[in-house]
Amino acid sequence: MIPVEEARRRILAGFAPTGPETIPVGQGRARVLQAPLHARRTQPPADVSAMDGYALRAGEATLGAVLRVAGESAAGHPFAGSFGAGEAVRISTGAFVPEEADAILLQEDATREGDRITVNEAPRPGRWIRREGLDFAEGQALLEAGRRLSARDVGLAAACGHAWLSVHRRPRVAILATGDEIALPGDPVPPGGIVSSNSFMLAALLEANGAEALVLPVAPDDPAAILAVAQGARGCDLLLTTGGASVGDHDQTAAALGRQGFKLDFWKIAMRPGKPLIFGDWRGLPVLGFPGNPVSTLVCAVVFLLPALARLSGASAPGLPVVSARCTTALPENDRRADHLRATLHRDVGELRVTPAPVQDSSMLRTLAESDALILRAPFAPALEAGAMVEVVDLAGLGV
Ligand SMILES: Nc1nc2c(c(=O)[nH]1)N[C@H]1C(S)=C(S)[C@@H](COP(=O)(O)OP(=O)(O)OC[C@H]3O[C@@H](n4cnc5c(N)ncnc54)[C@H](O)[C@@H]3O)O[C@H]1N2
Ligand code: MOO
Repeated sequence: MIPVEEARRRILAGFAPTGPETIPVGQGRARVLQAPLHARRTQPPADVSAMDGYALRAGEATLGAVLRVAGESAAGHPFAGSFGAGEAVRISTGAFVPEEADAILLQEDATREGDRITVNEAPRPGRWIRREGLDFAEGQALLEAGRRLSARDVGLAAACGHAWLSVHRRPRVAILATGDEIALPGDPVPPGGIVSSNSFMLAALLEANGAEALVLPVAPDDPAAILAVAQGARGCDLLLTTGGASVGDHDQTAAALGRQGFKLDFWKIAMRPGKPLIFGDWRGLPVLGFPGNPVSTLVCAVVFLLPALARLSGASAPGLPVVSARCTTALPENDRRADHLRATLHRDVGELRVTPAPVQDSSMLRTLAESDALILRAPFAPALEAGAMVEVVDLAGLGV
């Protein structure tokens, strides 16, 4: 059994970012930038008004002063002429400030009669003017390569003149569930059988993390059948298998792929759940073989698949979001496997508290669905009394 950290390192070493593709900016959310994004324009492109009112010279706009309105500057329609002493220009929000003006008088602070305005509150020089380039200037680097774009980033990319974005291609991941007992939801379940929750839990996790999931047909416990179905993963960036990872007579995923050049990197990690995880290379296609137990699959996906996906996606800084929380129950001493206890998080008087589920069996999907955290227990961690601080992975924050 190898330690979790070593397994993660070896898995990450097996992946490189996908190549670039060009997409319309409107489809950019959650995609990962392949190259830094530079501003193609300056915003605002000139000094503009932040308010509706009158552009004028602050020096002339003393309390009670009367100015003549010499014209108008509207958004998209700048004032074409020039204005002289004792004059002002009607201006709208976002419109260019005429050269002669150095302040905006708010419409609410003026009384207008015909083409005259009376100043009811003297503006300071520079008041309500957004300077040219306040937001960004042409050529500035605004978003770094490797950034997963938020809706706000998409807005910025569009604002700075990009109709198209160069992003990493979404990773394509095939999912192969194995086992004579496995049926797809809705299909007849064989005697003693079980429905493949793993395929759909993994597909959902992949979709939530920017990847495309391809759910392959279920393969029975037969090497030739496993091989045949696995061919469907060709062209993908990763093959995930579930089941058949352990030591039973029918656990034959690695052996089946081995008939066609599967090279095992490692098998078995000092973790619970998820011990019999397989990692290797099947003729250029990385393979992660998850244990059949659904909770084992989910925990392996959080600990290993998410970082691998980040690497594949070209995203920067893969890593588990770990927070500290106060554990409401006592915890026993841990053995040599790093443990991941399913637990619920809650806030109590501003403090994060976590409560482990009373039964930690790796087949229990209901407990898993009700849990929103994993308590991390290092190998040989000492027993803890109730109220001790523990490290916790926030599952809801990971979109899983
Ligand atoms: N003698 C030993 N037995 C086992 C060991 C061991 O070290 N020595 N390891 C145990 C651990 S830990 C795990 S985890 C499991 C994993 O075994 P496999 O990966 O070989 O999984 P299966 O035997 O195929 O299935 C286990 C369990 O999960 C159900 N399953 C399988 N696929 C799915 C699916 N797609 N969706 C939902 N549920 C699935 C399957 O029906 C079994 O109930 O091995 C222990 N045994
Ligand atoms: O490692 Mo198994 O995943 O303990 O149930």
